[in-house]
Amino acid sequence: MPSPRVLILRAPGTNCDEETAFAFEQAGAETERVHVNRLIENPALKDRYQILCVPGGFSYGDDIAAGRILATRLNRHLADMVDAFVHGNGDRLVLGICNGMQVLMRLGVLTEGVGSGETSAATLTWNNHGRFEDRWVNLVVDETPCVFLKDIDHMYLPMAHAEGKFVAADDAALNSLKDAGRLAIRYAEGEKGVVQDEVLPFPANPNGADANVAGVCDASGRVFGLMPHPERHIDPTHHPYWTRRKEQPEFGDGLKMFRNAVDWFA
Ligand SMILES: NC(=O)CC[C@H](N)C(=O)O
Repeated sequence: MPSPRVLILRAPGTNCDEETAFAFEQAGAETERVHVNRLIENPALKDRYQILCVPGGFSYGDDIAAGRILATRLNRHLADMVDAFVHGNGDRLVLGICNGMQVLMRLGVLTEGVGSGETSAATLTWNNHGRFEDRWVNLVVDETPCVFLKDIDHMYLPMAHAEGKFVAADDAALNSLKDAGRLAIRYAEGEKGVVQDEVLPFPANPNGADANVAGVCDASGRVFGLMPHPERHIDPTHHPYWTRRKEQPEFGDGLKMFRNAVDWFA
């Protein structure tokens, strides 16, 4: 089976594209970093790729709201491309990391099928304390169809965002996402934390997210967005305490996510 090709989408202000490409390459994929303007000029480029990844950063300076302008450009000019990756024949994957998750949330693809359709089932808004927060967090994976999280229980990853608080429109929307395993990854207390619906206090839950949600997937599990950065923990030496550990694991926690994506095509 040839390696899947990943389209790493760039826009003005994207700043995690190289690290994300590197992580996918470590996992065995081929990657190309493509500016959104190149795709608008030539939408047929999309046919070269099996995975669409929207990486982290500050696209269009987070103006209006983080991810809003890039999502609007995709909606306005590249709706067919988004549809081909999200729906199509169901044979492609989509990953949004941090600013990428913000874009996917604004596009509505992560909460699709939930709620009335008139208003979004959920959104991402400012962290409770109103600041940018940049540090490591403990995460726990719920029972989920998410392709990227297969066989992962826990991860320790950096987070770095200002507008990462997940808020559901109402309890019905939250429960409907939860029951389908779509609240795929949650902030947790400690290394072996468990899934908890009750909002954990800061700092375990860094932004006050409903049900401690850190990432959401679509109903199929092929489309996934998360606020923490798996591409920043693919090597054991990325871990902040790596020099104090007696034994090193073979890989950093985040690498498995990229491997799961590549293996899905095998
Ligand atoms: N690391 C990122 O992708 C940052 C996301 C976004 N710019 C925010 O601050 O919320």
